[in-house]
Amino acid sequence: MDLKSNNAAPVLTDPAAPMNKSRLGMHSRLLPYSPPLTVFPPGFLLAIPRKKTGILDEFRSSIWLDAMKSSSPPPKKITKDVSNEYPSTDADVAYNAWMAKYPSAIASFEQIANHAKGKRIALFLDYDGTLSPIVDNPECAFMSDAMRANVKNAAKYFPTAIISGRSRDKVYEFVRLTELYYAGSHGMDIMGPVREHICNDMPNCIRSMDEQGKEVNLFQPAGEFLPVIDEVFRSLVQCTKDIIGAKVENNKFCVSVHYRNVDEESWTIVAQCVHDVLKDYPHLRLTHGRKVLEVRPVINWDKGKAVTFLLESLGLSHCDDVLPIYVGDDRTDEDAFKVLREGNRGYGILVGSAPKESNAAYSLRDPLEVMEFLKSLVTMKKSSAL
Ligand SMILES: O=P(O)(O)OC[C@H]1O[C@H](O[C@H]2O[C@H](CO)[C@@H](O)[C@H](O)[C@H]2O)[C@H](O)[C@@H](O)[C@@H]1O
Repeated sequence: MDLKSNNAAPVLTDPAAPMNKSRLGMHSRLLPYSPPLTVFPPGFLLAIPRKKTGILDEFRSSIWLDAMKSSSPPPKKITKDVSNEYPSTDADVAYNAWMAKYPSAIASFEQIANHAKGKRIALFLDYDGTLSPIVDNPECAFMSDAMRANVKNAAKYFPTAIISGRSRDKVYEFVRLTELYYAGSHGMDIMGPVREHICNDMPNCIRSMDEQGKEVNLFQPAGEFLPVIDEVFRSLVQCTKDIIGAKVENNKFCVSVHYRNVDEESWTIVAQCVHDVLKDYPHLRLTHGRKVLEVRPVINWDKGKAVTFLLESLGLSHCDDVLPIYVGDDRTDEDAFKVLREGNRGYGILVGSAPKESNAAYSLRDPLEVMEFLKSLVTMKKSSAL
């Protein structure tokens, strides 16, 4: 498959972007793996309408800018106790209405615990903004020792996986817990437990070994894109080098272009750069994260599919006694929330305090509350075992 073509049309917008205002972790030395030339099954490559022009036109540019601006709203500033009967501002009224729709997973813990009775919980955790607070420098998004201890403890009781937009190696370096499963690059790089039929049925799934010498299944559905992603990463570094504050991060099967530290007046320049580079790559698309433009292959794979894949790998699919819980803060986590909501399979929990529409069932304000929630799950499990 020709992954680069001059017949290509320009960059695609994230369908989720607003259209108007309105385990086994391996360390960085991943075993060498050259993916076979894949014949993707029908429907695996997403068909996305394109527009051929080298210039980010005004209309598209405003869509991009709206999406860029709304991508990471500041946390809600509480004017007073908004659970109070008499909220003081319109924002508080809106916040209360939002909280009624996405109640706190801590305040509603009894409800969650009732639903979990007799069920096996499987935990899926996003990293940035969920286990670690959002910080200006992506290289410094460390999780606290307390959070690490709580995640470690939770993994003693529930199968636990991290599903991140970062490269799998990078997120493992931050988390450093060998008892978890890891999916990097928005689920496009999964190291999971060995299950015979899984690798037989899926192209780009191979048997491999983790750093501890344990056999694992390594699933990299976008394996063929590796050279293209490298090339695009280098071009993006080159074209953004003069934009103060811009940072390009290679996440193996996707690339992040950060604009958190770029002056807002220069955001269009960042958008134009990304657009200019991507116009020659019809098999790459763009999605929006928190003050980050994410470039990724157009394959039909996302965090939701990664959850389904991991549940299958863990032998927890199609079981009535399994309750998957996914905790995440970002737009890309919505795919996982949706998968759990759709079959009434489990719960998505959105981390954040800025009201936004979501497929999640509950909410948590910030990583500190995520930690509290993990503690409560463990306490519940321990008491039910007594
Ligand atoms: O799926 P995730 O684990 O949430 O990863 C999504 C992106 O997270 C990181 O960027 C975000 O967090 C940074 C550190 O707090 C912050 O500086 C940046 O503005 C956020 O967008 C990571 O750097 C990206 O590569 C991930 O795709």
